[in-house]
Amino acid sequence: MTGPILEARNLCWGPPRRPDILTDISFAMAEGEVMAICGANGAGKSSLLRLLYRYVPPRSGTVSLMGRDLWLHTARETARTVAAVLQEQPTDFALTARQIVALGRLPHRAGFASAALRDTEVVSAALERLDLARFADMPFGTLSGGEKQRVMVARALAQEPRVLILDEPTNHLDIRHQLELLALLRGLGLTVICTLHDLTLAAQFADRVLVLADGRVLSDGPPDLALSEHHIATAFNVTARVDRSGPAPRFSFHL
Ligand SMILES: Nc1ncnc2c1ncn2[C@@H]1O[C@H](COP(=O)(O)OP(=O)(O)OP(=O)(O)O)[C@@H](O)[C@H]1O
Repeated sequence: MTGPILEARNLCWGPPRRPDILTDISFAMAEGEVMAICGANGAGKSSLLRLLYRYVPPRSGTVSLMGRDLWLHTARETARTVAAVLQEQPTDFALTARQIVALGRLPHRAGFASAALRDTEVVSAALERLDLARFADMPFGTLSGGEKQRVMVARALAQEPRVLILDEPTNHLDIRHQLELLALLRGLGLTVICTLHDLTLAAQFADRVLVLADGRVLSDGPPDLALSEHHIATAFNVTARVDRSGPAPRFSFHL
């Protein structure tokens, strides 16, 4: 396809009877692009993601998926194209990791047909990719925080989406699994939108960084431009230094 796969146009949103929390947010994602969303606590990152995966409609403005308003797609159609990995996790702790990952196949199932062979294969492949094969048949509730997080990413991959939206996916992950997850996300060839608190990871991993401040786009562009000392200082209310002399930028912050 030639146009953007996902486009936000002049999005505004706020909770019912409250002022806007997100104001006039616009950006377009080309297929395969990887974008990190950064910003201070309360800047509106999770709220923006909720508009993008069709959980809440914007107050004004539109989100288009493959050129069509997201709210003209059914929830099921959207789920075949867009998968989300959120901070909240399932509470059905008795399900095994494999059963949770298999939930990702639901949008692709016709009626109540039992799981097809292909579903089983896709689920096993997703478990393998997230290094979860040995946990596959364990109850989700017994897994560590990081293992649970990887199960949620595997579930999203089992959905075979074209757009993957992740809210702080590196939370709970040790350093190796953080790097592995971000390398995996980059290597999928999917359109990825991901909130990240770690600016070093954002700069290493994303083609593009969108910095939100007080619900508005403060900067949007390649990491070197979007994560300038000035933008970081404004967004986080700190003094920032960025050392770009090495292979990856090094950030330091002071009050
Ligand atoms: N449904 C809601 N009702 C009332 N206030 C809300 C609602 N959703 C979000 N907010 C408020 O909107 C602001 C933005 O919240 P949001 O969770 O989007 O921030 P965030 O950038 O993801 O923050 P964090 O980095 O802490 O996760 C916060 O002040 C939050 O309290």
